[in-house]
Amino acid sequence: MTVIATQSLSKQYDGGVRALDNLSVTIDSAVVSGAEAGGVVGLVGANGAGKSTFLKIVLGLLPPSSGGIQVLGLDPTVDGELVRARVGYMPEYDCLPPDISASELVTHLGRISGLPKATARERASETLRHVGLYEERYRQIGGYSTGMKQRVKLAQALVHDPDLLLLDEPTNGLDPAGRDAMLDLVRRIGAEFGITVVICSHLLGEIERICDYLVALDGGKLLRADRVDAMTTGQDELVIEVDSNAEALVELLSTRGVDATQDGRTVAVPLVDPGTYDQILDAVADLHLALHRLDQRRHRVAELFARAS
Ligand SMILES: Nc1ncnc2c1ncn2[C@@H]1O[C@H](COP(=O)(O)OP(=O)(O)OP(=O)(O)O)[C@@H](O)[C@H]1O
Repeated sequence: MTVIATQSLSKQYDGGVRALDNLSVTIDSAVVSGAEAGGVVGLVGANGAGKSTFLKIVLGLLPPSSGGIQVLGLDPTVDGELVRARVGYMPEYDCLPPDISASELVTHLGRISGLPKATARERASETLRHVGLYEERYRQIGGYSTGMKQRVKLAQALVHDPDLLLLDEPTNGLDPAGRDAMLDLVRRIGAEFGITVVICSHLLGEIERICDYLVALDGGKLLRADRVDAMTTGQDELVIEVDSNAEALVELLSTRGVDATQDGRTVAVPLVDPGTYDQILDAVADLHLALHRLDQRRHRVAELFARAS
């Protein structure tokens, strides 16, 4: 299924800034995930690259200056409401009312999306369960942690069972554990729910970890759009940052057959397979160290994009 397709899409704001410049890109779930639906697409680019402008045009909230766009086969410039009925959107910033419960809010937004009252209530409970907020759903949002608020924003984007989910910097403000939990959730939504997810982020390490496909923008132009596995080579490397005692971590990993090298407080480990993550987490836990960072080398994708430009 073609999820999003654009042809020479351009957007020039009043004042002359060209936020999108002749952008032609196709996001097809068959290419992204190898299935009829689903998969996770990363939309990456520096600040000002045009990511937010792109999302607003996809949602039919902003008209392009020229060019064409289809979202799930619909034209958002004429059928914005139909598009938004099939698309879920998680905005970047905190915009939640503090004095109502998650259950009330998500039910209400489900009703605004056109669901009947009983269905909206049911779907709200279901989506809050999916995002791990079932127990706390009747508590006021004002008392939630940042991670819980991000989950409410994700639940409201899912309540009307969309075919496409747009997430704008969903790990903003989260600590490492919250970030991992959010990324796992996003991955599961793309893999198990049959929903294609487009995730906007400037954190290339995160994007590499969970995305099947990348669309890279630079100055409003398309830098590259491709499957992540087609872009990356066998040179995968994980970077670990611990609070102290990186030497002990290197030593323990080495005794367990993991080829680790130290550079100050960071430790680099070749990413052999997904089990490498577990070996690192086990070693960090066995040494009772605090893990500050566990990421694929961040500038690797940037290098690839630089090569492609
Ligand atoms: N309403 C507006 N009026 C004029 N210029 C705008 C407007 N919105 C965005 N721009 C400009 O368009 C360009 C692209 O902005 P956009 O917000 O789409 O980029 P972005 O990739 O989402 O960046 P960020 O990561 O900082 O949100 C920037 O130069 C920005 O200053």
